[in-house]
Amino acid sequence: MEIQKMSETIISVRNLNFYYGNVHILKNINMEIKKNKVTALIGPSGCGKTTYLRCFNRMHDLYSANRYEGEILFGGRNILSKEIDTIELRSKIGMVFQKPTPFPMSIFDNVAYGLKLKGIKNKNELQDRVEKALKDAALWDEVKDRLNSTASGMSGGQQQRLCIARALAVEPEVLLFDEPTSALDPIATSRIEELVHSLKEMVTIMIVTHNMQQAARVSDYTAFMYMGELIEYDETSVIFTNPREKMTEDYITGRFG
Ligand SMILES: Nc1ncnc2c1ncn2[C@@H]1O[C@H](COP(=O)(O)OP(=O)(O)OP(=O)(O)O)[C@@H](O)[C@H]1O
Repeated sequence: MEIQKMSETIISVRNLNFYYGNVHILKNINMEIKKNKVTALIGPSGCGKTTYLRCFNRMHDLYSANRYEGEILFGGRNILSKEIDTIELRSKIGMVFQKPTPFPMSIFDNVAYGLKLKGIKNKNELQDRVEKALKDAALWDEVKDRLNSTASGMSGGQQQRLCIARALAVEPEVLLFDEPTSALDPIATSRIEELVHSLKEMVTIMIVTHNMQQAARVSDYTAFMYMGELIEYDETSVIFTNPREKMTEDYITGRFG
């Protein structure tokens, strides 16, 4: 798993294991996530991609039977440690889900939500930060005249970009995308892909995708997982043209299983 040392590491995963109750799902994963790059997680259904992604902002904490072992080092701390404030962690490592999940409130309030939670009350500051997040999410021009309309009236693609704006508003360092385009049509999908590409100047991105072409188009690095193990991790161009492991090649070329 030696990956180019040229780019700076933002997160180091060390001997990560994860269990749903007694079921051992993630098996001894070691990985260096590179800063301001897009890393794609690929692998057959059930291999643990979503489970892995959810470790990075402690989404599994919602169920007490779930258990992590090992370390995920970020900003000099192990984010799996009990002392970590998960609310603060989730503002630094945000998440965008498979299906758009706008809150039942106005477009403006959706984006302002996390900012208000952080204690920002000043109207002008809220206004500025909501506008910036909507611009960063390539949505501003479409919604600037209807910020007080309800978010449920937007198209699926717009709703997903709104969720991205909501995540961006609190200025995260990392964004986790779990199959963000699986519920979208091809046009909305390509807008999200362009957005992911442009956002990496601002944030580090990890993206789970089933779509091989999407992984090849949007990512700098690709990790191939199988049955909870990290089989191969390298630059996307290497994974797709010259993988070291036969299993990776079989998966990429569609010969798997
Ligand atoms: N809450 C849960 N409790 C117990 N087992 C779970 C839970 N969620 C997922 N699993 C199991 O963990 C394994 C990994 O699932 P996960 O959803 O992480 O895989 P995935 O690679 O993201 O799959 P897909 O591509 O189909 O979304 C699967 O065997 C799944 O059945």
